[in-house]
Amino acid sequence: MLIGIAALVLAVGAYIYKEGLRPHEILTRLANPFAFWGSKDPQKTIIGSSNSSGSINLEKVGGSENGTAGVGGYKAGLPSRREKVDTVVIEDDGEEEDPTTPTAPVKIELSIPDVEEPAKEVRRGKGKTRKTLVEDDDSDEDLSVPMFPALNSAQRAGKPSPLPQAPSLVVPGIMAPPPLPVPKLAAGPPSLAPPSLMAPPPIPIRKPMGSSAAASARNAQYSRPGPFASSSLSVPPSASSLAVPPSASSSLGVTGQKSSLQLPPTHSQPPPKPRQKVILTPGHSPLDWANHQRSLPFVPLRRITPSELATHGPRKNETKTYWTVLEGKVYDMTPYLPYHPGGEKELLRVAGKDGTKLFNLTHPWVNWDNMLRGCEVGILVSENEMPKKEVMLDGDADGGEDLESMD
Ligand code: HEM
Repeated sequence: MLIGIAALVLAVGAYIYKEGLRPHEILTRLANPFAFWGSKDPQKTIIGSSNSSGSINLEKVGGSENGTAGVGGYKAGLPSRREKVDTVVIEDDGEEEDPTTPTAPVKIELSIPDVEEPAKEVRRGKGKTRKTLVEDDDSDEDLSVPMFPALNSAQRAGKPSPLPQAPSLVVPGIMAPPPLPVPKLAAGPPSLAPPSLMAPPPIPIRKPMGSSAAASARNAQYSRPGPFASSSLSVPPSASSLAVPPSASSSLGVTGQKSSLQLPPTHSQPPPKPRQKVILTPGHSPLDWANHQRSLPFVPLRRITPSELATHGPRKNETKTYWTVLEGKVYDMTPYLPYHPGGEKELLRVAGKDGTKLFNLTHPWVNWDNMLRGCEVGILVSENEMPKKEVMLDGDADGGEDLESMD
């Protein structure tokens, strides 16, 4: 007796373990023997189901029991409990269809398993898969929908499952393919290489448009680097190189601080006092002087010593003529006195001596050579250069010597 009870308990336990039933399901099946041993409902026959991956199950509703297609309906859904599947049943019209007739239109309904159910199935299922493809209802197996772990269950999340993953190309028993070669940084482009590994190659220099080498050399020597020059990386001319030199800017009066008539900054001496033009008497304009100069008599040039020059100064001048020297040439400036824009007084400052320095300090822009061409009387020589014997033999009154006779 005890052995029989023990055997029965073991058998029941083995079945429960095989089915993976939970306690309340055991009670449910004990209360419903049909459910325990399989569905006996002739109107519901599972004629097709997918594997354990959780795909669509097809359950025939109505129709013949031998699985042939009749007028009826099919329900399709993900693996779930049968009670949770909404079934659309097309009522049978009672007429037997000819098996040879084409397949009658059926309705297929997709059903989504209940969200709350999979949580219970996690505790129940132990990863066991069942054969769910049933050809007919004659089988003794349980035709209830297997309770696979839901797609969003913790069981699927905890252990690897083939469903949500990408299809693997590795076949059991076959070695996995070698890993793809990973490109190293050193083999990449030069710009991606670390500077410590290898220096980048030099930048190629673009050749000029000219085809010949001579033209290239000529362009590189004389032309400014441009878009077609040998080096496109040359620094453009800076602003300082294009600036006006200080000397030129000052002489051109671009500084704005000095007048264009002032002396250039090359002179170290302080500038003279402001120019003082005098009011010239009528008939003594620069144009009048130009006309009067042509009427002056020609005077032969001769050698003039500083001592002789001094006798034509502003003081103790018995000759009443006033001479000066500009760059070695002796001029009798007496006829020019009333034409001088700066006045006679300024002009007499250089009488009897060399006036080159003062002249240039006052108005270096004045062309004195042209203005006093008709006033030239000789050249200035030293006292030692004058031959005293010849002077005595000639008996010249002023002691000078004609330059033409000397030559
Ligand atoms: C000996 C030959 C000289 C000649 C041919 C001569 C000629 C001239 C001329 C053409 C001007 C007019 C310049 C102008 O309008 O820009 C002028 C102005 C003047 N000259 Fe002379 N000059 C001579 C000697 C001197 C000397 C030795 C001085 C005085 C040291 C002097 C003092 C002046 C002055 C103050 C002016 C007025 C500048 C002005 O305010 O516009 N010149 N002279």
